[in-house]
Amino acid sequence: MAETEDISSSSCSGSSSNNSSTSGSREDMHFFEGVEKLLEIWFEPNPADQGADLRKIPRPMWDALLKRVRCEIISFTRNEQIDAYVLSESSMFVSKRRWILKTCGTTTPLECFEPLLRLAYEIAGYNEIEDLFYSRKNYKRPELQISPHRGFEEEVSFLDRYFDDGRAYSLGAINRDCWHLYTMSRGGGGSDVLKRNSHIHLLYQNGQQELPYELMEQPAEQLQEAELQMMESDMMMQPLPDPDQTIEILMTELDPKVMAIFTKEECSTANEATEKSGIHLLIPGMVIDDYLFDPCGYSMNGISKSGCYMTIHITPEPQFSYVSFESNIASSAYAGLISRVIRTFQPGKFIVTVFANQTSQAANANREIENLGTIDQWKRRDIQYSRVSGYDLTYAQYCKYPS
Ligand SMILES: C[S@+](CC[C@H](N)C(=O)[O-])C[C@H]1O[C@@H](n2cnc3c(N)ncnc32)[C@H](O)[C@@H]1O
Repeated sequence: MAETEDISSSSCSGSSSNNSSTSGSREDMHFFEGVEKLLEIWFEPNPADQGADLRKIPRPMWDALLKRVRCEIISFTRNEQIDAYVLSESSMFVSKRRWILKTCGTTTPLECFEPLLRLAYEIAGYNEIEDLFYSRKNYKRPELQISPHRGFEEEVSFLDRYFDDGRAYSLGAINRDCWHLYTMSRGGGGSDVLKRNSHIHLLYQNGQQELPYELMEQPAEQLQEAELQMMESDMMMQPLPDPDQTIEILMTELDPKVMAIFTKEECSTANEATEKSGIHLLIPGMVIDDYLFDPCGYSMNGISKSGCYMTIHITPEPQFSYVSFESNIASSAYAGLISRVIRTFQPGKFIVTVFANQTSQAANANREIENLGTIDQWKRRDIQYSRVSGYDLTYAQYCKYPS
């Protein structure tokens, strides 16, 4: 599958003079790829090590790891539940067994996958990945990306080297705005890290004499059937998952007047930009760590005592403006939050994705979004619903009318 460029060009005009180290350039134009690559990994609780915790990994090791990704830590905040890092290109969140890395520009987050597994094993005390999600919107300028991120196919091949049952999906219109996802889940009958520990996989590796009786000497179809039954009964024996949900709103073609707030010309501090824009009102009760780049650009992490996070990243340059909003806040009705976010930033277009597992308060988000055909002046153009890795996933794309 070829990576598609965003062929719908921005109608905004303006100029910019930023010289960030990660910006690519056509000879005539400064460019920054705001679209992030989002990697979320859940490690399986280790029965032999109840004290396993990703937050045991010391700061210098995160610094070294992020060097491979081509970004660095610029601010840090924490509470009892979660460590939140603002990066030169977006954010990293570390909790006991969940690790989230969100990076934009020409960063290479998949390059740190193996070193992360080593740190998780050697320092944090984890042996297995339980769930992995790698996702991103289509890049605006894919030709500027660096291997292994030059296209979704390359990213999938990279991850497939580690998992024998990873699954890749593209949602939305693949010649316009779309969203790519690679996922792997043990609970979904998937494989384990480095293809080593999969129950079924091991059975085959060890030779047929070691297959359990019910799998021996059966025609292929029956074998598959027996295999499926084993996987299903494995799944039924698993306890219910902890509630989990993630909402992302990825916005393009933003109102230049709003974007001007996120420049040093209009605001002298990050806090001023946070308050002037109304970002601090989007989800109440968050402790905010914000950063305003020079001459423009903005990143913030918010964390709450319950372990909830929100993160917003803004590329305000009018020719390629981009804003992302993400949170794991639980809600049985996201319409209010989505409206607040889009009223705050005034995008010409946006996509929204909601992941929710069966125990989440947001388990019915798909139905709610199905009923959100119009939000103020934004009309839905696409909606897709899927079930992946034990999560319900809803993807929807909206455009502002009149455009
Ligand atoms: C890191 S921020 C937020 C990126 C985020 N992924 C988004 O949603 O757009 C990127 C914005 O900051 C600007 N910027 C200024 N200095 C930068 C630096 N040293 N590194 C990265 N971006 C910088 C970029 O031009 C861009 O407008």
